[in-house]
Amino acid sequence: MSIILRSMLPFPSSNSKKDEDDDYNLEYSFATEYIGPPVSYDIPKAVPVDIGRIPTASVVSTPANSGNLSLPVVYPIVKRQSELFSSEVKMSSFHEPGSLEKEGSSVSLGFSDSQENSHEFSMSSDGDGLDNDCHEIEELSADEDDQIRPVFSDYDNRPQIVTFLEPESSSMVQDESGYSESGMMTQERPHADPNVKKGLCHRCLKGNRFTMKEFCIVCDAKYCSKCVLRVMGSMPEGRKCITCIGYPIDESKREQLGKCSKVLKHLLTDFQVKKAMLSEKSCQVNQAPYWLINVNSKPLSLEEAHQLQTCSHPPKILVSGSYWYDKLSGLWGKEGHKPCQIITPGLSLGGAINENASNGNTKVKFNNRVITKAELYMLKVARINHKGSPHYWVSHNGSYQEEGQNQVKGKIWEKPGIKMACVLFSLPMPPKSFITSEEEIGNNGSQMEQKKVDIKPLTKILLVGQDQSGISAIYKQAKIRYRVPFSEDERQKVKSLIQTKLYLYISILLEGLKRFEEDSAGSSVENIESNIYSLTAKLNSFSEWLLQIVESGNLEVMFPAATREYSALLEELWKDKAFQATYARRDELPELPIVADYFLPRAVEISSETYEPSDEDILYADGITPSNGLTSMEFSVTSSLPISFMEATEQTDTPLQRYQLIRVNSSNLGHNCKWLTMFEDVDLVLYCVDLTSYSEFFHDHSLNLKNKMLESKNMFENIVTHPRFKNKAFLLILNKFDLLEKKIKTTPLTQCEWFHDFNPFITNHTYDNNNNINNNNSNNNASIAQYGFQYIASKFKKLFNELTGRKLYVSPVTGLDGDSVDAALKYGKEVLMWVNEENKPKSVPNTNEWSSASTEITA
Ligand SMILES: Nc1nc2c(ncn2[C@@H]2O[C@H](COP(=O)(O)OP(=O)(O)OP(=O)(O)O)[C@@H](O)[C@H]2O)c(=O)[nH]1
Ligand SMILES: [Mg+2]
Repeated sequence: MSIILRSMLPFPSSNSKKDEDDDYNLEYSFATEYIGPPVSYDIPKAVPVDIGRIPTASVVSTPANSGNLSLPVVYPIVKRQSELFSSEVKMSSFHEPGSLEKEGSSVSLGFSDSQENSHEFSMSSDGDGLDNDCHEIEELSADEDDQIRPVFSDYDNRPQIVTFLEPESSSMVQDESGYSESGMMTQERPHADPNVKKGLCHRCLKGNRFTMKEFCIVCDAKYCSKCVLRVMGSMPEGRKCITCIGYPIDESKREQLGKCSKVLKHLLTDFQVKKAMLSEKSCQVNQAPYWLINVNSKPLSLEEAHQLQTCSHPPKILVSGSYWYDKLSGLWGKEGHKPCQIITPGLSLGGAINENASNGNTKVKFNNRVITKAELYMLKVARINHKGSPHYWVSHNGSYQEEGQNQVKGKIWEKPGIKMACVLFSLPMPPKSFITSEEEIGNNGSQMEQKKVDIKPLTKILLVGQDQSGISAIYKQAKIRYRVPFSEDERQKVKSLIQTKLYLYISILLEGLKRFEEDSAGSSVENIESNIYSLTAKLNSFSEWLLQIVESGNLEVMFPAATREYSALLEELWKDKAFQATYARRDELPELPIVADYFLPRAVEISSETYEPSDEDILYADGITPSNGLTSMEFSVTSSLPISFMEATEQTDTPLQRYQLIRVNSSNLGHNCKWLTMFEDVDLVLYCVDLTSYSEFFHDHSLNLKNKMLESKNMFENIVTHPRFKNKAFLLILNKFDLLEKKIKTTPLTQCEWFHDFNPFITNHTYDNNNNINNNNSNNNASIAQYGFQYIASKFKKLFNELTGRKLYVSPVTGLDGDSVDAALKYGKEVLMWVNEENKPKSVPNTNEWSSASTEITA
């Protein structure tokens, strides 16, 4: 059983006349029209609204007019706020039948302004009365239902993950030929109605061929300026009819991704255009089918495709086909053609470059590739010797040297006339940052070292843990520490994340405010108007509306897209006395995460359109992308790890080692970590556990209360016993040590049943009847946290030993502290060495504080 959903949200109001539609202020008329099936998103969309017309929202459950209609994918998910912190719960919630309302009922979510106009969009099983303000649901056959099982990875404003679909799932991106990886899906992308006469708008059927139109990048339907926003809604995947969301694009339009027509520029603000175009280019479903992209004759894996698209200088155009990639210089081109771009060098993709990759016949070679005529002309202009069939080793900054000669001859890109030559022969120039980079080549002919970097296999490190364990913090810390810059795309994503979370924190405070207001009204004889927790009517409406958005699970649909609309209001709220009084009592709101304290004081700045997150903001942000998908980065000791590290771990004549750190959230691994096989080639697993999770609980899908530490233990067991991970090197990272130091004072480890026998025999610490520690000597807090750490570590070590017969290495970490993360990664490298030598090293080098603390623990 499944549904068709039609909606026009939420403007114009149900009271407005039909013929007023087109006069409606288009800036806010992100109306959506959604007819029919297989899209991954299913909750009603909220829209930015005019600040002058503060909406109130309500979720109304009404009895269905016709029963027997199951709505497994359309209900707004009502969640506890604490669950909103868990994207794992969030993502699965969309699919859990258990989280849905009963059959045969309907839900509507609407706004009303000034009591006069009510803007309501509803979902009901009643198909009657379809108008611009409501969704209509129709029934489809059971067969169709199978086709529309939702894919929840591809909707930009909603939680996304790297999609690891069930083999039986039919919803999977498909290429134009109908082929799909693993034969996982058989859906066709929609096509525009061929019967619509050329020149007409596909919605209103008006206009002629001179009417300016915008097209859908999936079905190629064309829409006039009056219809385009109504059909495309808030464009979470760029210019797609709502019905085409979730589908791969028409490949012939790939080059037009991110380049919109004047129509949209006229209708939307610059900010909105930028956002829609960014989504269009970056959302996952619009990416070229990676398995159809060959680099140096090898098809890309998911991981490689991700790496390629998220590196600092990715290919501008990436469509399915064959490419060559010179890892040393970063030169990139289509198979059989001259180079078209210089991308980030050193990415570990594809095989070794082919001599004939660019089909050159000049006898001159760059990094093993015979260059093309155009490049030869470029050499001539640059007065670089091209006679005698030289073979040059060229680095990304243009330093070149002849094979067999340990002497850098100069830098190609700094030669006089080179720019003109490149323009003339349509050859790429490297980004400025490459030219000025002094990283590898230069002084002592270390070109060969660069070659070694390229040749030495990549050491892959998998960083994995339950949500909130801190894997993102560690990943980001490593980026900062090893000077791998955040790309513009990453910054934008984290900015979205921070702004969205800000509204979540605000909503938690508003909920607290309501409670304080009630308490205050109850305990006082004064009337409610003099209650210090009372907001003005306007702010109150905003508060009600925001709380509803959060409760219905639509926060990420609404924000950060709507941040601009509400920033003025947020500023007003922030300055409001009642709100400030609540903020002063934030310690009484346990739902408010600790990190909120970092962001809330700058609420006004963060909510503004011009806000740009600093590296520190990025580090503190909860997560790294709104999608919570897989992220990876590469670094090599050449430019990253401190010299002391190199001295401690590298023989001077050992080739330099490159590392890839892959961060994967538990929810990306699927039930029982079944997608772990995707990472079977990793060398080291860093399993991250939140040390403070021992006293934290959550409701699982069956609403059972579960302890987070035990959940982490379960996942650990799944990973270490996975057949393909049997002999892997493991390092357990016990994170948030700083928070443990504070928490253990008041909350004993015994709150977790696994730690029932924790008994810190430190004489001046005893637990009282309420299980609180009687702390007679505050100087010992650190040591009791140490003891707690050692105890937890030994529990995991024992477990690991029982399960695998091997020894587990453990390191305490404070994710927000760079030195601590650095030390843990160093230790990881040592672990790798020992495990590679033999599974149980006889003696353990004691190179740093953390590792010595760790290795002393006995199982
Ligand atoms: N005080 C403190 N906070 C931490 C530490 N590590 C992480 N955090 C915070 O804990 C929260 C969750 O951390 P994340 O890095 O997002 O953890 P995660 O949920 O495992 O990562 P994702 O799965 O990518 O979301 C963030 O607000 C971090 O700032 C730590 O060692 N100390
Ligand atoms: Mg998280």
